[in-house]
Amino acid sequence: MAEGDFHPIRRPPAVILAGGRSSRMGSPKAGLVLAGKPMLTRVVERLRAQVSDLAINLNDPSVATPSDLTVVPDTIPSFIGPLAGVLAAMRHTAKVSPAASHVLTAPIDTPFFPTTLASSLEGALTSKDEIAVAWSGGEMHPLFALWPIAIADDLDAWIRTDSKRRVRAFIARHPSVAVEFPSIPTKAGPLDPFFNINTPEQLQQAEAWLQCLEDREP
Ligand SMILES: Nc1nc2c(ncn2[C@@H]2O[C@H](COP(=O)(O)OP(=O)(O)OP(=O)(O)O)[C@@H](O)[C@H]2O)c(=O)[nH]1
Repeated sequence: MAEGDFHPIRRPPAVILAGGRSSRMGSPKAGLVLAGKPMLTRVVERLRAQVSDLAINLNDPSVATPSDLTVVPDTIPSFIGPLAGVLAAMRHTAKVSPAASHVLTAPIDTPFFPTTLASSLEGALTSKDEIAVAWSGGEMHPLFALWPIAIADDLDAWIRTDSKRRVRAFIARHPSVAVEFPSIPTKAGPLDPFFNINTPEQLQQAEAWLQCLEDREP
């Protein structure tokens, strides 16, 4: 296929990344409740309308998940970092959506990510080999990305040989395109749509941001 002929499918399959230890939070992030509503519900609701298929990468069987959400554990020994979740997402997608060129990933700990995430990332792709990665405020958010399924074997081999397993270093091995997302205006100032929650204090900050967002509704 010539580069100019590449037309990604409009709604990609997606996998929520929740396979980490949540050590700073002290409890699984997928089980957190933000302002009375489970984080998992918030992320699922935000993603569902954007994607063709949705699963969750999770290694903790004690976390409750909706019955219609497929749980995908890591395919390599657990807790080697987020790229294990990306690999599990690629392997799962190759099975359930064999026609898809890419899989979208979004981490569980980021409740305000853009509702145009999938379409904006897809719109930026110019080839089936590219990774499309979200940015905001000049900062890369490498786990909000569309990953070509075809690089799964390269990722698998790279994870097993590169001791640092940095997401940015893996992205640098492949062609990629950056997609900048604007901040969200609120009364309290601009909110980074990729504000993420790693600690109990950040969970409280997220509640405050949520209040600011609700205050701006007409
Ligand atoms: N599958 C998988 N996902 C991971 C792993 N480590 C982190 N992640 C995921 O990567 C994203 C960013 O995770 P971090 O904040 O770095 O790690 P965390 O486990 O959530 O939290 P900390 O233990 O406090 O660092 C989250 O979506 C995690 O679920 C891992 O070893 N395996």
